[in-house]
Amino acid sequence: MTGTEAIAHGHTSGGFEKTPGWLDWYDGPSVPTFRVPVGAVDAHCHVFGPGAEFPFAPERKYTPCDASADQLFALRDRLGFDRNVIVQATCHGADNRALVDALRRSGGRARGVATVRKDVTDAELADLHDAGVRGVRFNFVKRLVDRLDTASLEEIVTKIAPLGWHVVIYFEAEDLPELYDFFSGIPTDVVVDHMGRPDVTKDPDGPEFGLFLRFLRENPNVWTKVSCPERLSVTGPRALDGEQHAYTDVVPFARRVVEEFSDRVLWGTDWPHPNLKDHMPDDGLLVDYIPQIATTEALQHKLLVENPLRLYWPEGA
Ligand SMILES: O=C(O)c1cc(C(=O)O)oc(=O)c1
Repeated sequence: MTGTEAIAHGHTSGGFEKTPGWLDWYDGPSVPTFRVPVGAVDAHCHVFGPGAEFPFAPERKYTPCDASADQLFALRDRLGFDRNVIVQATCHGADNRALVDALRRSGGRARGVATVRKDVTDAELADLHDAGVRGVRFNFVKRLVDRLDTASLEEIVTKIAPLGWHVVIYFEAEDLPELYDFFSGIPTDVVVDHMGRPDVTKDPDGPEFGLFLRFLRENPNVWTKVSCPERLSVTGPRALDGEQHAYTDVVPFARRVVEEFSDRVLWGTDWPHPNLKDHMPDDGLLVDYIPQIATTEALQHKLLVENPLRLYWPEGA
């Protein structure tokens, strides 16, 4: 079954109408050929709804298909991962109920990154912490959210820092110059989603990716996820039909980051892959992408086990 055929199955959306052209997640993932190390963490994934139980936010920019916690945990087991970091998706706005429900049902095997507003109370933050939340996400991708003013975000940082939380930032490479100083001023740990979304048609030694590398070099508190080759790739080939050398145009970018910043990199599936436009990867084959970017067992162990445990389970696994 290909990703395109999976659409015909039509995952539900809890009475909501999916965004036209929405690609559903692929429900027949292969068991990866690459065996992830014991204790591996899928450090970037989401839950959507289910919409009937946890309605999507009125201010959302897209309406996805349902992707429940149970479905996520089934994928985790099939791919050989031990734990998840579940990141609040923008389709749920600052309503973290679906995330919290998933964390509570994970039996301690998932941590979360929430979205909060500046008026969030200490009691609400304490409840999120109790559920397993360890960070907040600031999103600067214009197609996903309305722009927030940086003063509000600074207020949020002041509130979450005492909890030992970090800030996850999602932005497009072309916006880094404008946001550079704001990001550099965040005092907590910072995690950049999807390698700051480089344009992989450009040179990895060129100025655009160079600025991102400089950002990591100058700020030892900044980490990044070397995730989402399926979003960044222009040439493919896609992680479909048994392909184990997928997304070759993204490899030089991700490998560079893994090798230079081996203690500050994370990897995640990005399941259920919101807003992909032209294909839906087989998550098993996406896992087979990992050894292309982390080429030794030592690098793989840092990427998949040591680093995420240090950030999300510092008290010990
Ligand atoms: O590129 C995206 O569309 C996307 C969206 C979301 C979200 O809606 O939260 O999260 C991601 O990690 C990526």
